[in-house]
This record gives sequence, C-alpha cells and structure tokens, in this order.
Amino acid sequence: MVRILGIVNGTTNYILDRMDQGGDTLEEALAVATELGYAEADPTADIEGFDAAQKAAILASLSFHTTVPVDAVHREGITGITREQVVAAQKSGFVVKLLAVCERLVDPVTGEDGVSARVHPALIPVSHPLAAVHGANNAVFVEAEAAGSLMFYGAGAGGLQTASAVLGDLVSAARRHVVGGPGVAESTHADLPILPISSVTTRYQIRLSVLDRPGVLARIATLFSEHGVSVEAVQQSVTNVDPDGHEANTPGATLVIGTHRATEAALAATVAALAESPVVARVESVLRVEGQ
Ligand SMILES: NC(=O)c1ccc[n+]([C@@H]2O[C@H](COP(=O)([O-])OP(=O)(O)OC[C@H]3O[C@@H](n4cnc5c(N)ncnc54)[C@H](O)[C@@H]3O)[C@@H](O)[C@H]2O)c1
Ligand SMILES: N[C@@H](CCO)C(=O)O
Repeated sequence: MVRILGIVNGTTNYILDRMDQGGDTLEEALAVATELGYAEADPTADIEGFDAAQKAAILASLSFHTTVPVDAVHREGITGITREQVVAAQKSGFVVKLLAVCERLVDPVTGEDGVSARVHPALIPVSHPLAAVHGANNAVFVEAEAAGSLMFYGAGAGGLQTASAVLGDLVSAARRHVVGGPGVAESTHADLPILPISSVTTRYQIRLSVLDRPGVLARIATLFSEHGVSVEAVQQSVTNVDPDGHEANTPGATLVIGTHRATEAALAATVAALAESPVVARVESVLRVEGQ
C-alpha cells in the first residue's frame, strides 16, 4: 500500500455535494442531512472531521501494519468551507471533498520513513473517480505498488444501510461465538514511525484578492520563490468589486495559484507572507489538492 484517499463520512459528502450541485449553504445542507438521519445526534463528529479521523486511524493501522492512534491523525473539518469556495473550485475543474489521506512517506527534512494520516477538505480533479462519489456515498481509493489503483464504493450513511452493517457485525460476532476461529485481528508487525503533518508534501490552490496594477504578479511570484514553493499555474480574473462585494475604487483582481508539491511548513510561511503583503487585499482560500 502506498496511499489511501477515502471519503469516509456520509454526512459531509452529502453536504459538500449539495453545496456543489444544488447551491445550498453548509447550514442548509446540514439541516437536510440531519432530517434524513445521516448526521450523528451531535453533528460535530461529522462536520468537524472526528468521525472521519477515527476511520482514518483504522484504515492507516490496517494498511501499514502499525497502530495509528486517532490522536495522531491531523484533523480539519468542513465548517470553514463556503459556497464561494465550492463555486471557485468548479470553475477550475475541481470538487471539494472531505478526505481521509493515509500514506507511506519519507520526511523531506529528516529523511525518516513512516506513515501519516490526515483528514481535511481537499480539491479533487473532476476526472478523479472520487469526484463521482455523490450524496451520502463513501469510497476508499487505494494506491498500491503492485496492485495499482482500486476503489471500494457504497452507501456511507442511511437507516437501512446502517442497520444492515450493524446486523452484519452482530451475525459475524455470533458466528465466531458458536463456530470459533480467530476473527479479524490487528496486525502491527511493521510498527512504523508516525509522522506529523509537517512531514507531508502536497499541492495547494491559493485564491487571492489583489490590486490590479503593474508589478503585482511579479511581487507575488517572488514571495512564492523566496519560500521555496514552486508555482504550477496562475489564473487571473479582473474585478471591479472588492472582496466584500462592494464596488471598488481601485481595480482589483482574483488570482488562483496552483503550486507544485510543497511542504506544509513552506506553504504556511508563504501564506503568512502573502497575508502581510501590501499588494494582497485578502487571502480568500487555501486548499490542498489531492488525486493529481
Ligand atoms: N445514521 C447513519 O447514517 C449512520 C451511518 C454509519 C454509521 N452509523 C453508526 O451506527 C450507529 C447507530 O446510528 P443511528 O443513526 O441508528 O443512531 P441513533 O441515535 O438513531 O440510534 C441509536 C439507538 O441506539 C440506542 N442505544 C443507545 N445506547 C444503547 C445501549 N447501551 N443499549 C441498547 N440500545 C442503545 C438508542 O436508544 C437509539 O435507539 C451509530 O454508532 C452511528 O455512528 C450511523
Ligand atoms: N454519521 C456518520 C456515520 C458514522 O460513521 C456519517 O455520516 O458517515
């Protein structure tokens, strides 16, 4: 196993899908998910990524023969995701999904070889199989050295589906009780180091509101290069409204910048420098890009 990308929470996938396809706000979509019985009684576990983090810990432990405790899973939920971000993602050929990412990696600074597990919203190209996982469905996309790419897909929430899964577990426990046998056990023989989020390198998409005047793009490009983050693509659209939607006195522009792989630390330093820069009106959005 090299990497697992999972959509492992039905409620959040349902919410993000409604925001993408139906134009709902997060709050509107959550209300429907609750009414349909997808969300937990306290939906914090869903929307803040706790449920997905628990599932990421299980997936990483099983995949890498290493005990990965839930506390070691970096977790970000979807409560910061806006309809505006979802629409901007659509325009650049992506969908926003809450992903569990479990992977084998080598820390680029220390050279340590280990495993990492994280949960956060991410941009997925519309051509990726996970982009076609709609509604409350779940899917686990596995990248393996020898077996290649595999995807396991099905309902992630819902009354009958949940009842079927719970009953399946009861039948299997009862069967073991009667027939005997070892059952499904953890395998921890690899016992690999668990690496922090700072060891991860990934791609990012950053959306900025900037002033539209000569030299702005060059200054922004310099900030990226000073922090060792390589820019892959830039899209610019000119706007005469400010980030709050009011007509602006000075012409502004929205820049959508895609990066090559960069470390979390380098990206965070770049974003901090952009936020301080006098040519940047606002850092609108920073999202990781997975599945490219
Ligand atoms: N609803 C979903 O779509 C969904 C999807 C995947 C997993 N799950 C999981 O399945 C489980 C059930 O989900 P749900 O939506 O049916 O929850 P629910 O809150 O609607 O129902 C839980 C039921 O369990 C009963 N219960 C609680 N503690 C009990 C105890 N000690 N002994 C006997 N009964 C007890 C409650 O009275 C309630 O009737 C949860 O663990 C949930 O995380 C739910
Ligand atoms: N409420 C959760 C189910 C718990 O696994 C979901 O929406 O996936």
